[in-house]
Amino acid sequence: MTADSDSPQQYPHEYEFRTQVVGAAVLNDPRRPTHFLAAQRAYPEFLRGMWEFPGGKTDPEDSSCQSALIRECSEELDVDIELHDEIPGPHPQGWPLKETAAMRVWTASVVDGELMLGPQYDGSDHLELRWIPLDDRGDAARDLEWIPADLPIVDALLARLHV
Ligand SMILES: Nc1nc2c([nH]c(=O)n2[C@H]2C[C@H](O)[C@@H](COP(=O)(O)OP(=O)(O)OP(=O)(O)O)O2)c(=O)[nH]1
Repeated sequence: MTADSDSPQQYPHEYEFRTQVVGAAVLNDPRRPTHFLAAQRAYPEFLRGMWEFPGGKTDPEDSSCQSALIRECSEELDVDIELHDEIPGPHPQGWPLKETAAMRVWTASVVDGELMLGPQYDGSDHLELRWIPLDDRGDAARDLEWIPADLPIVDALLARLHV
């Protein structure tokens, strides 16, 4: 089966994506969010410079997608997060990214630790972490060069946050 990021609905529910990815829409304040966190990928080369939700692939040792996401954020961002609501995608495995991978996404907030924003970030996964304002029409979010498969997720996040 082939599909591009503009037509995720063409994957039937029984289709199985081999790779399960998880991502966090980290909010600055879960009750009255004004910003969410975007991360700029450092690798692989074809994704370098594009923006994404922090997260990664689930491991067989993860007991759930949720615990995988908490683990990934601890490894990548060096903070503890708690998860809030899932942003449901069109498939049980979440949002199709490509033929072999789909991503489940949750809103989240930092409960322990300090995010290293901007040039202070010294991890290897990202070039930069940035708080993106949830401004009137979501322009600041939509203006970033997202990984193309993330665009419907950004729209769903903005709609959920009434932006
Ligand atoms: N984390 C993340 N990955 C995304 C997003 N959108 C998207 O297409 N992807 C893709 C990029 C990668 O092919 C895959 C996730 O891989 P990753 O490299 O972040 O996962 P990981 O940290 O577990 O990676 P590794 O151990 O294999 O290096 O999903 C997104 O918003 N966040």
